[in-house]
This record gives sequence, C-alpha cells and structure tokens, in this order.
Amino acid sequence: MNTLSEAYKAHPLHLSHIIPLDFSSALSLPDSHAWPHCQPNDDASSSSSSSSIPIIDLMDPNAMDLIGHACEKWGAFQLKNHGIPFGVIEDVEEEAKRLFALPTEQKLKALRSPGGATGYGRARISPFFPKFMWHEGFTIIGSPSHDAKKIWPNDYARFCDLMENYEKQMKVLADRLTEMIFNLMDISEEKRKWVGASNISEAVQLNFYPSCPEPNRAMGLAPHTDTSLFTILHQSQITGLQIFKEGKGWVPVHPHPNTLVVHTGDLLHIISNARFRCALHRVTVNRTWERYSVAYFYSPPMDYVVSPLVHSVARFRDVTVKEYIGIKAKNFGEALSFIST
Ligand SMILES: C=C1C[C@]23C[C@H]1CC[C@H]2[C@@]12CCC[C@@](C)(C(=O)O1)[C@H]2[C@@H]3C(=O)O
Ligand SMILES: O=C(O)CCC(=O)C(=O)O
Ligand SMILES: [Fe+2]
Repeated sequence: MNTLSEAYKAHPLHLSHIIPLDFSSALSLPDSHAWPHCQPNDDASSSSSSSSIPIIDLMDPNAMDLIGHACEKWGAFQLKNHGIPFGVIEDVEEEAKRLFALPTEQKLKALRSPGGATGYGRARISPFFPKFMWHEGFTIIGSPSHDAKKIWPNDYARFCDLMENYEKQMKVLADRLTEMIFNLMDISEEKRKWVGASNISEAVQLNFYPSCPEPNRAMGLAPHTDTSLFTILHQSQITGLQIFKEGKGWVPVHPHPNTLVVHTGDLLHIISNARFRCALHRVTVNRTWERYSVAYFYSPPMDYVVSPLVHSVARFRDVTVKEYIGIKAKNFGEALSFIST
C-alpha cells in the first residue's frame, strides 16, 4: 500500500476527466479543447528582456543564498551542475517518447482508474477547468511495474529500471536541496529528521504535449501550483513552460541543456510561512513540435505535520501532508486559503 496513492482514493474522478483525446487523429481543435481568451503565446516574454528565472550552479559556494533569493522572488529557479548524469535523464525522456508514441488502445490499457492515482491519463486537475488540456500524462507512485506490465507484458523491465533509477537519483538531489533550504530557514533538528528517510512522499509524472493545429487557442497544462515541498522538472528542449510573476505576467522558462527546473510547492510555501512563493505555472503548446517533461514531486512523509516553522505570527494552521493533499484535491486553487489563519 502506498499512502500517497491512498490520499487520492477519497477523491475519485469521472472517467471523462481521465481519458485523453486521441490526439493522433485530431486534425483540428475540438471545441472541448478551445480555451476562450487565453492567448497563451502572447505573453510578457517577447517584450521583456530584463529578468527571467535565475540559473543557479549547485557547485557555486553561494548556491544556498542564491536558491533562497530565487524562492523568495520567483518560487522557481533553474539548476545546473546538479549531479544527475545526463544519460539518466536522456534515457527517461526516451522512455517517455516510447510510451506516448504507442497506439491509443495500448496506452488505455494502463488508464488511471477513477479512484486511482497512477497510470495513463489526463492531468488530475482537469475537473477544475471548463476546457480540456492538450496533454497526456503518466503518473508513477511507488513501483511502476503494475502499470507498465499492462502496456508491455513482456518488455516492461527496461522502463521500470530506468524510472526507478531516476526517482532514486532525484531523491538524493531533493534531500540535498531540502538541507540547504532548511539551513536557510534555521529549521531545528527535530523538524527535519525525515530528510533522507525512505518514507518521504514522492511521485514521477511523465508529461506529453502533442503538436497542436491551433496552439493559440489551446492550453498544454492549465495554471496551477504543485502540491509538493518542491518539484524537480526536466523539460525537453522545447519552450512551453511559463511562470506567473506579479507585475510581469507569464514569463517563459526557456530550456537549457543539462539544467533542471525547480519549483517551490505549496508545502514549502506553508513551512516558510509564505516567505517562499509557490509559483503559478502553465504550459503552452505549439504547431510544430511535440514537447515532453518529467516532473519529480518531493514531499515529507504523509503523517508529517506541516506548519510554518519560521514565524512571529503563523499565517497557516497545522495540517498533515495527507490532509493537505485531500484539501487540494477537493479545492484546488483555494486550498491555501482554506488553511490561512
Ligand atoms: C503527487 C502528485 C502531484 C500531482 C498529483 C499527484 C500525481 C500527479 C501530479 C500532477 C502532475 C501534473 C500537474 C498536476 C497539478 C496534476 O494534475 O497531476 C500535478 C499534481 C499536483 O502537484 O497536485
Ligand atoms: O511540462 C512542464 O514543463 C511542466 C509540468 C508541470 O507543471 C507538472 O507536471 O506539474
Ligand atoms: Fe506543475
């Protein structure tokens, strides 16, 4: 039993919010996928050359302070010299391509169940939006073998080995980032005992954004914040990810080779008593290129009590990770205001 999956059981989705469109046969944009007034490609990007999300070198002696500053200002940064071998990331991207290139009926064999959390399907946040996204996902929590076996009965081992290795390597990096961030906040030994433990909550999400006949009316992934402490993201070399910055609008996060994107999630926003922002982000699509990304979501154990650890006046009440996941699953964008004091 995996408790992160358990937390989602109480919030089943209707099948229409799980089964993706068959994009391979979509020659035009169906009304169900046409977003009014969204013009996602007409953003702050083109106009402003001034500032974009910082690129931080993990080997830089000042990395800790730079990360703190980026989390305060943007809720995100790009990370180079992160220690994850290039081949490990490349292999996972190849596996994602191999998976999403399969015929629809093959992928549907691993369709997420209504009360389930893992497998193939639309983004979990679909029910909160009036239109569907130009996106397919594959969620891994715990061992991927149960779902991978349904797709490749005789040939699932390579996929599983690569995904499990990726997750293991991401965890090492995430533990290291957590130590740095907790040092910045002067968090006590008592409150950080879980860092490095094996019972943390983690998930891997493979994302696929097919090329789109009408990219200006479509949405790859709708605006959201992540339900994690933080998220480490690999994006293929195609622009599409954007972060919302007050006063600036949607700022593109352009891909750089060998560089990972880190997003502050809701849980770090709470623990830092809103010192670190959790950035609203979204993904646009384009007419020519398919885009892939691999997100690693990292959170404390499910029974860990999340509460502002640096404060004079706490801005949020205490919740366990599990409770917060439930609140978010039910209330999405209102979740943080539900626990505001
Ligand atoms: C561990 C997680 C984190 C999840 C839910 C669950 C598994 C899949 C993740 C995503 C991945 C795609 C965006 C998102 C918003 C979604 O729809 O599914 C994410 C969500 C969250 O950050 O809340
Ligand atoms: O595809 C991307 O660049 C972002 C994906 C994302 O935001 C997510 O999986 O939560
Ligand atoms: Fe996200």
